Amino acid sequence: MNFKKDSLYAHPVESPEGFQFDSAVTAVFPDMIQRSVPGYRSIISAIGLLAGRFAQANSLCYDLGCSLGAATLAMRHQIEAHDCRIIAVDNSEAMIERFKKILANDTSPIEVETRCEDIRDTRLENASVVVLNFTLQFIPIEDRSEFLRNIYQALLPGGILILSEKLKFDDPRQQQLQTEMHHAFKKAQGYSDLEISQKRTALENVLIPETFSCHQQRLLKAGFNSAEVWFQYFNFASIIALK
Ligand SMILES: C[S@@+](CC[C@H](N)C(=O)[O-])C[C@H]1O[C@@H](n2cnc3c(N)ncnc32)[C@H](O)[C@@H]1O
Ligand SMILES: O=C(O)C(=O)C[C@]1(C(=O)O)C=C[C@@H](O)C=C1
Repeated sequence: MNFKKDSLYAHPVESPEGFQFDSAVTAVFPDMIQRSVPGYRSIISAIGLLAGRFAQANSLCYDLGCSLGAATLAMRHQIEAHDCRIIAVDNSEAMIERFKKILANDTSPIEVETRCEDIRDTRLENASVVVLNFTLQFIPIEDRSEFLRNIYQALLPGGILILSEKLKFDDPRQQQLQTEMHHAFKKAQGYSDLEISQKRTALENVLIPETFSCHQQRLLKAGFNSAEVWFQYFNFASIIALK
């Protein structure tokens, strides 16, 4: 599949619009996310490994906010449980259409169903693995608790939720340092100061990060037995929540 290098914010824009997962972002997405999220590739590989361990026979695995299905493909190649299906959901038509083409070139006995819909409306059931890889941060804060309660209810005993998010920090020095180090990471990946600052503006009020303790408390309140960070690289972390 042909993907372009991300240069969406390389030229000055007068008033950058709010960030959207439209066709322009879709066309550069693999490059964009890899150069923007420290540790992205490691997280994707580990999601595959975790699915290999947690996927149960005759159950469903959900990839919610799947974009181009990187987590789905990683899971698909690690799951050995019988009669396990993956349901991959995204409300960006551009992402889902592109993902369908990627899927057509990927062979595996594990069936994948793609759905273009809002993940808050997705009927969740009989789940052994649920993945929210950098997706919850785009859901309005007031909807997050109910959404996570629904995920918890849909999970089978022994089920897992893998929740990856950009984090915020209560301590202002940590907040500043981690933000600056994330920007240093982006610069090391070839983004210019202009690209970094224009994307930052575009993401304001669109990507809403919270602290780890806020995520942990919400997960425990939703019913999960435990919720811990298994990976963190600057202000990007991935959490395992167990039922
Ligand atoms: C950062 S991307 C996720 C990356 C992807 N999970 C991966 O591992 O490559 C966030 C995705 O969530 C989707 N999204 C955001 N809000 C959504 C919603 N309410 N319903 C469905 N998808 C949503 C966006 O369209 C976008 O594709
Ligand atoms: O916070 C940033 O600067 C980002 O670019 C992060 C982020 C994300 O976490 O989803 C935002 C949008 C793109 O999907 C890729 C990465």
